Amino acid sequence: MYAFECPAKDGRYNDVFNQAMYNHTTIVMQKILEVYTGFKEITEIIDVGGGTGATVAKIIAIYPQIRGINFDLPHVIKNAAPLPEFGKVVIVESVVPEYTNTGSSLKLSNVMDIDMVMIVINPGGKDRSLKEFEALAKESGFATFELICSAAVYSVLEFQKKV
Ligand SMILES: C[S@@+](CC[C@H](N)C(=O)[O-])C[C@H]1O[C@@H](n2cnc3c(N)ncnc32)[C@H](O)[C@@H]1O
Repeated sequence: MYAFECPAKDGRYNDVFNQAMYNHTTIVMQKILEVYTGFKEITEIIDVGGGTGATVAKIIAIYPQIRGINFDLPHVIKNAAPLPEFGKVVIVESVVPEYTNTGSSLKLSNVMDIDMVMIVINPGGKDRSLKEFEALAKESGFATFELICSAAVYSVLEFQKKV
């Protein structure tokens, strides 16, 4: 079973999992926002896999010009805002599905840490190198891809549709 389907079947687990994600993300985002300034010029964000909204909340607390939209599965988001029609920045956290099986190189330890968790808890989980993330970006129609900075065990990767 896909790991993120489990909370949908057990309300208590859903509550514990979502709270754990919220707490973890609150700590990590605090660190990321100390070093990453890429939200300065942004007016709208969509957080895909945003859980109960910790990431959006931390960002708009610092950048109040941003209209934040939190997107997740129904059992997580059932009491949240309606789905977005469009957005300028999409944050994807630990939910990128596996669909290729290319070789790996240029591994970043912080990307690997997160990937290792995803490999363990998800059938088809995959360790991705920076080059594979870049290929994923290009195949998905993004014009640019860049590793901006790292904080805690996370990296900020920017994907842009237009230069
Ligand atoms: C590792 S958790 C991160 C939670 C969130 N970032 C937070 O801070 O609370 C991954 C999240 O992705 C969501 N997710 C997984 N697959 C998804 C999908 N296909 N569409 C939307 N959300 C998804 C899960 O429900 C879960 O809330």
